[in-house]
Amino acid sequence: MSADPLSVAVTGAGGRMGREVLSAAADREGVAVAFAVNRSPVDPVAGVAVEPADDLDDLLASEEPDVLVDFTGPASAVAYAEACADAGVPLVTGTTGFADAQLDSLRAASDAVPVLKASNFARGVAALRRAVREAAAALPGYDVELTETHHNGKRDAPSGTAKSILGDVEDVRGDLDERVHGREGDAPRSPGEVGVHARRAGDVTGEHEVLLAGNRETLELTHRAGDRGVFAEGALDAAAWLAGRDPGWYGFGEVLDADGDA
Ligand SMILES: NC(=O)C1=CN([C@@H]2O[C@H](COP(=O)(O)OP(=O)(O)OC[C@H]3O[C@@H](n4cnc5c(N)ncnc54)[C@H](OP(=O)(O)O)[C@@H]3O)[C@@H](O)[C@H]2O)C=CC1
Ligand SMILES: O=C(O)C1=N[C@H](C(=O)O)C[C@H](O)C1
Repeated sequence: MSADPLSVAVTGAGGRMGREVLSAAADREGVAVAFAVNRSPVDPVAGVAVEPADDLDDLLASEEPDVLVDFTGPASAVAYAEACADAGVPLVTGTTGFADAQLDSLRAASDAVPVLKASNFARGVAALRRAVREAAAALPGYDVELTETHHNGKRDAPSGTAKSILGDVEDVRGDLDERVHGREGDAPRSPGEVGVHARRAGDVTGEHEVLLAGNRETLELTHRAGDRGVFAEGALDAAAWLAGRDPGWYGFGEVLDADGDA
């Protein structure tokens, strides 16, 4: 007898990522879409009718999905996390651009339900982050500059992934404690800086490059996402891993570690 499919609800269904998640869910065996919502009205996506986001509380109560996958904006992600906490539904969110207070609210929801937040669901980015940590540790004193490039519709800058990578670098290199966002005018580099550059152009899916430079050598580590399917697949992997877990705060690394154990 086959197991029940994983029942997934999707918010931000009309957005770039919401559409991609619905399309990946339609193609994935063992996954069924419980419902999809969007703030503004949109036509069905991947064969799924999209309901108004205002109906989320009722839909969570009536459909009882195993997990909700959210790619929207910070304010809505927090509101949806609170709705999930009230309804007892686990939440996977890939939304980025949270202010500190919003992150606190998101974490508060994880007292009631499992919450998995990741700034990037590409497996290659997880590998990039490990490589950057190793390189930063192996090259003390080297200058570090980070450049990210995204499509012209992206709202937050720098990207959530860039902030995660900066956190990694600062963890490993305690001497780097000043993020300098672009440079202009008389702006000589100081040793404690990490330069951060956010480019927005065309339809670039997402690129992150870390440059480590000493006086006689440079090392560049770069990840390029080929399409958004890579994020959607990772988010569904995370959803399958999170459903049924205890309340708590989880990351994508735990999903990948579990793969390694399998
Ligand atoms: N973690 C990861 O791997 C990835 C994360 N992201 C992040 O996901 C988020 C969404 O990205 P993307 O899909 O490109 O963005 P889009 O702008 O294309 O889509 C956002 C969707 O969320 C809805 N939305 C936005 N704000 C609200 C709100 N306040 N209330 C209700 N609905 C809202 C929009 O509805 P409406 O139609 O009404 O505008 C839209 O459908 C961003 O934070 C982005 O950085 C993106 C890619 C990968
Ligand atoms: O908005 C995007 O598109 C992306 N956002 C995420 C981020 O802010 O890091 C991940 C990915 O780079 C695409």
